[in-house]
Amino acid sequence: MEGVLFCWANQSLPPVRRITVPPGGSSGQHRSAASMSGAAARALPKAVTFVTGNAKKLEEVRAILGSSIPFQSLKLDLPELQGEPEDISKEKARMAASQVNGPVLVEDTCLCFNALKGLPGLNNLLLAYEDKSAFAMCIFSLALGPGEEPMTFVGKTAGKIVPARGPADFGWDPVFQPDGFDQTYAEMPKSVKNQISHRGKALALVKEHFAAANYKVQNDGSA
Ligand SMILES: O=c1[nH]c(=O)c2ncn([C@@H]3O[C@H](COP(=O)(O)OP(=O)(O)OP(=O)(O)O)[C@@H](O)[C@H]3O)c2[nH]1
Ligand SMILES: [Mg+2]
Repeated sequence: MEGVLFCWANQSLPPVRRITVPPGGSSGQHRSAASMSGAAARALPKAVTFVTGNAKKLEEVRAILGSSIPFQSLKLDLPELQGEPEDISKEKARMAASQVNGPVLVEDTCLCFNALKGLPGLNNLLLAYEDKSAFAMCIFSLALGPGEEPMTFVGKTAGKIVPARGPADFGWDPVFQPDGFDQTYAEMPKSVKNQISHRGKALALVKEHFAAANYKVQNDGSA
């Protein structure tokens, strides 16, 4: 069974993005075959660049990764693509790797909810449908350089859409209440969100990958 979903993917565009996901796509987390294949240790010409135009994402990624993965950040306005979330994320990584000319990490995030028809805005959806279940999904893609096939790392957190509560400084955080909590993402302390969030789960897989791959960064002539 293939689910038809509507995703609130970017506020500067119409608020929903129609995607399809494979069976079982609305729960848990997985990583792609590429990331599970166990990369051999290899040298990277420079530290990974996390490419995003979103300061709030960067703040969370910094807090979650701490010093576990050395990275630099770069604000690039990459085109907003349409299609399957994993394909969007990979394509972002390909574009970023060729612009940076080195290893990059990017992410694509969406808030996804089942819908019956049309392309309703979120408020209309809240009023019109009984089923307010949703999931937040984050897909990180790591490309080790230009022309390299990106690896993907997926984190999902299930919850429901609720009337907005909490600070409104990050996208849809005020309207997403994760299952098992009585606070929205916006209301909960950042440390709690980062532990249970779509982004936190995806980055746990990224960390695992880096620990296993043992990349050697060769910058500034050291090493
Ligand atoms: O409430 C939120 N909690 C989150 O945890 C979260 N993560 C992303 N977003 C929003 O969802 C859209 C994704 O679009 P997106 O993945 O293309 O990101 P972006 O275009 O802002 O940055 P980037 O593509 O340069 O990295 C953008 O409107 C982001 O603000 C979030 N909203
Ligand atoms: Mg974007």
